[in-house]
Amino acid sequence: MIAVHARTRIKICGLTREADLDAAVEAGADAIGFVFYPPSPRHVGVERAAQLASRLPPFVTPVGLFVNAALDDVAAACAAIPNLLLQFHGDETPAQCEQAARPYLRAARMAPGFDLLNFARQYAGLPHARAMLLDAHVEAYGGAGKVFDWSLVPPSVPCPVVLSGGLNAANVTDGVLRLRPWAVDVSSGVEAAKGVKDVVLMRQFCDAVREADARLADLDSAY
Ligand SMILES: O=C(O)c1ccccc1N[C@@H]1O[C@H](COP(=O)(O)O)[C@@H](O)[C@H]1O
Repeated sequence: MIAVHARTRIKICGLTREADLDAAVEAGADAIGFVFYPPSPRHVGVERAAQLASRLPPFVTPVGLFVNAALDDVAAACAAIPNLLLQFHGDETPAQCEQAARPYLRAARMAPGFDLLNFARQYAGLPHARAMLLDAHVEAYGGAGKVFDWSLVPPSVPCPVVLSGGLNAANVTDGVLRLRPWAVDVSSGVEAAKGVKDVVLMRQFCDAVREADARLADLDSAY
């Protein structure tokens, strides 16, 4: 039996300001990302992220993004934000991702020749791996607003997929219809400036995801 499509989860990443966080939640975000990567223009310190995360209502998940961070830094963020979901976006090995003993999303940097299935296989069965987050391969590791070639995604990936990389209100409906990811993740596409979110763009983005969900539910229930 084919399950009827329910809804695609939405993560909005790179929040640095209270008003943006409140607006993201109001727009319909299921998860809010804090960038703990100092070179990023969206970087926030642990104390600041904890202040912001304390505003989140129940059932909205704070996510901590790390790029090749020391275990102590990851542990400090986990201690300050107890329900933090981790996102490893650098060159971490599976063993390093497991070290914090907390659930995590693993970023896969998509480019021609990258073997996603082989990469995902290294995380299969690991106790804390929760999803593959597919992003475009860029020098800066991420947050560059670059779309990757979605045809690089194999027809079935054996774990939940989070689609990211250059998403915005104009292309996310297509992405959801094509790849049926568990969730989508956006940063640049809903920004007025780096680290400053735009309320209207966040609303339009979430509405575009809901539009895709409605179309998938129609398709599925037609069978
Ligand atoms: O947001 C950043 O500054 C960032 C820095 C380093 C690694 C990842 C980063 N963000 C993540 O990148 C993807 C794609 O973002 P965008 O929508 O293309 O801007 C997303 O998963 C962010 O969480």
